[in-house]
Amino acid sequence: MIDMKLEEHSALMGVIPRSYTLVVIPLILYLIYKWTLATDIPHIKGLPEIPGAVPVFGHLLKLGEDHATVCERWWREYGHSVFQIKLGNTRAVVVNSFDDCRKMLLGHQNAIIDRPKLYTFHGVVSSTQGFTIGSSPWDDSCKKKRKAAGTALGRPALRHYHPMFDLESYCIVRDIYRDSQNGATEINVRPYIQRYALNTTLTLCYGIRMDAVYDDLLREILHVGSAISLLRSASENLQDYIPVLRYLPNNEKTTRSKELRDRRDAYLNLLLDKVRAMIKKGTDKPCISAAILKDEETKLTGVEVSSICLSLVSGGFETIPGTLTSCIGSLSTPEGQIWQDRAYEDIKRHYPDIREAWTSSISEEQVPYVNAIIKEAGRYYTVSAMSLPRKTVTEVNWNGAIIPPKTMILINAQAGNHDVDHFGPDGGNFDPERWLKSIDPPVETEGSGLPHLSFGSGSRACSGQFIASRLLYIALIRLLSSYKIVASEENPPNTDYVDYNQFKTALVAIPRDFKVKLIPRDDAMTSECLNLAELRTKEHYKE
Ligand code: HEM
Repeated sequence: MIDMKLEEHSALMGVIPRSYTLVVIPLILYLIYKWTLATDIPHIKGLPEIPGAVPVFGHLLKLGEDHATVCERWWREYGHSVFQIKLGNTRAVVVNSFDDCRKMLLGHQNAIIDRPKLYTFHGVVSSTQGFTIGSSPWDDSCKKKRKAAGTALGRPALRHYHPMFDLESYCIVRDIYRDSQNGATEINVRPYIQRYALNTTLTLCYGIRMDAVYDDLLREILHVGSAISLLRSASENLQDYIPVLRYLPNNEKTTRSKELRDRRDAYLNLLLDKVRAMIKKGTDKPCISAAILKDEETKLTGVEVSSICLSLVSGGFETIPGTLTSCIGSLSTPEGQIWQDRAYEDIKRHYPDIREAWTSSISEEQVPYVNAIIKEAGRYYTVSAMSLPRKTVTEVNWNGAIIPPKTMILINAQAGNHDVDHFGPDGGNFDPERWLKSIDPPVETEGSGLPHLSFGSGSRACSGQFIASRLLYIALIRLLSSYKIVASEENPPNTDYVDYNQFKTALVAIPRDFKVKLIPRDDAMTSECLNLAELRTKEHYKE
């Protein structure tokens, strides 16, 4: 039977004309070639495409590790602020100039309310605890989670967190005072700020905090969280855009993702178990998970609760340290000494008694020079350089070009934040005074609209931006009123807005390590502020 088939086949081959083979083989090769160039969304007419896409990879190889910087360069090189590129099999629209980013985020906010799903992050890492809000596609569940996060993090909620702000910011100064021997030894400030950011969200979510800067659980959460943030970046995860890579034997990326997922599950479960135990003993603190575990008027599922807590914890633990550490780096430079002195003068102008500056900082952001530093730190060090990707749900008519539904939209916040056409020729420099209309005394420029792109904007803007600004403000008021911060000569900061980041592939920048020397401003006053803060927090948190 088999022999007969082979014979028939050979006979048939004999009769197939040579010219037919000459047509079919090239046709098949052509179709394969076209297939390697195909994208989820076809070419968008009327929107420039960056030349040089190659089969299978599209522009991924050209984009290298640092997508934001390469797209910023393409914008200037090709003269188009909005263009399309191919990330493997995914077509994406990249928006670069400040005005275009604002127009896309605000003018088309309903159309770009969705977020894309990525294989590694959504399919592997998030398979157990649900998606974070920032990575959830827009649906009813995401709407509920965003609303719950908005309530917990909105301006009106901040007044409930004053004791926590007091305690956590006190701990920064307490521990750097101790570890630097009040300025005698140079230190790296980032670990203290990491604990500050993480404890804040852990307290909000679980009513739990860690006192030691190098606490094992604290460092595990930070380590795993950072590693997972790498799994969300396009440059690290080619398998998201080149599906065939997923099926390679011994796929290390998937193995690593699963390992990190398990480690994350372990600490999230541990935290929830601690809350359950506290509820049982009646010692639980008011926090999101206790409220939900006790079922206080909530319509959220268990996975939604985990997802909210995960969003809050992961939303703040790198963004705040990234922004604040880099900001301290710029302030510690010789030029930064002038900004620090002006900020200190402005703090004293508003609060002649520094003790009052410490206590007021938890409830009001009144010192214009410090507000200007915070805005500039947010703008200049765009810690989430490519923001979080969006996806269209309906058509976007972009100057006549129709961007179809389901297209990935990438907001190049780094490019927009340094757009010289918007911020002026010195847009590439760190200068807090760009946000002041007068320096003596400092008066903030009237803010109309969006100051910078670092928190995104519109329908999926950062839910944590008010609490983030407050945390940056309190820490700066307390640090700047206690110390003059001077860059180390051996380990100075890198203050370049691209190069300060040691991992270009991560979703959120991790500043290169540096050290600073702390010169006490008024030793007796700092000790007094620390003692008072300790008394206040002891009184508040007494069992
Ligand atoms: C300096 C600090 C921070 C920066 C620069 C930052 C930046 C961002 C950016 C760029 C987005 C995407 C916005 C968009 O698509 O338009 C975002 C989303 C988000 N952020 Fe932040 N963030 C910061 C702090 C925080 C904190 C402290 C929290 C929570 C405690 C937080 C929670 C969130 C959440 C939940 C989202 C998702 C919003 C959504 O998809 O609907 N962020 N953030």
